[in-house]
Amino acid sequence: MSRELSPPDRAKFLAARQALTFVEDGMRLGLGTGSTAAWFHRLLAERIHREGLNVIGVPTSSRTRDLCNALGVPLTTLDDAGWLDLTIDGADELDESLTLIKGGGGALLLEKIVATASDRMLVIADGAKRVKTLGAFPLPVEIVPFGWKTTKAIVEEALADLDVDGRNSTLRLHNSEPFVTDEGHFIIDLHLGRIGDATALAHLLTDIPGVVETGLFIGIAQAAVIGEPGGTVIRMTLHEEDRVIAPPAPEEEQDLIGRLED
Ligand SMILES: O=C[C@H](O)[C@H](O)[C@H](O)COP(=O)(O)O
Repeated sequence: MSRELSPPDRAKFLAARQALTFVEDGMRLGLGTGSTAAWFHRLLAERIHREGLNVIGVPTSSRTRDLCNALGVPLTTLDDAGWLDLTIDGADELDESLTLIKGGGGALLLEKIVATASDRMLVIADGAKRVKTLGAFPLPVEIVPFGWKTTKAIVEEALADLDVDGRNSTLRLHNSEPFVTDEGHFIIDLHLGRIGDATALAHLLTDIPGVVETGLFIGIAQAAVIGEPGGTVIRMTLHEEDRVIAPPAPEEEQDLIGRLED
């Protein structure tokens, strides 16, 4: 059974589909987290089962692990894999230099460890995520639960010295309780509005005791595949021009979506 995807969903699907062309037989893959990454996992599973593609993946969250187990994507741990060929993951925002904000789904810590342990990181996103200046999306910062109120206050205080528009932060909640990450930490979301200097911000934050990691990915991603609702997919590589790739033919697209839903 095939169906029409909503424009944002179709953009994510197209980006994930194009990302699959970067995957080669025998690769060890970092498997990202989120709705765009989930499209990639479903497409990857389809190629594994249909074409016998031989890959192994390291999931970046318990959610991704559960989904990939259900889809039959072979998994391993980062310790067993040692090093990865390629990580494919979504983003909440990306700028033209491929600095990212990640962590909207709370998986930033494992995502950053996995992406850093990879030869290449490829970002997949819908066009709405692409921005000139980062910061409209609240920056997730993972902190230890012990003394979290104090850590949050110190973070807000430290932001006074930086080129940002806002300094408020909120503790992320889930069912009215603090959201707890896979590694047992909390997340505070920083409402910065605009990030003038991402590197200075990242250093400042990670120097604060109690801060585990930030959702700023700087110099980690090498390429991005951006799905546009109009149907084109743009591949953007650092220091290169955008490349526009034609979408699949409508029948081919419907056929593939249908197979994923079977
Ligand atoms: O923690 C979650 C991840 O960083 C996601 O990659 C990010 O939030 C983007 O998710 P989505 O593809 O659902 O927009």
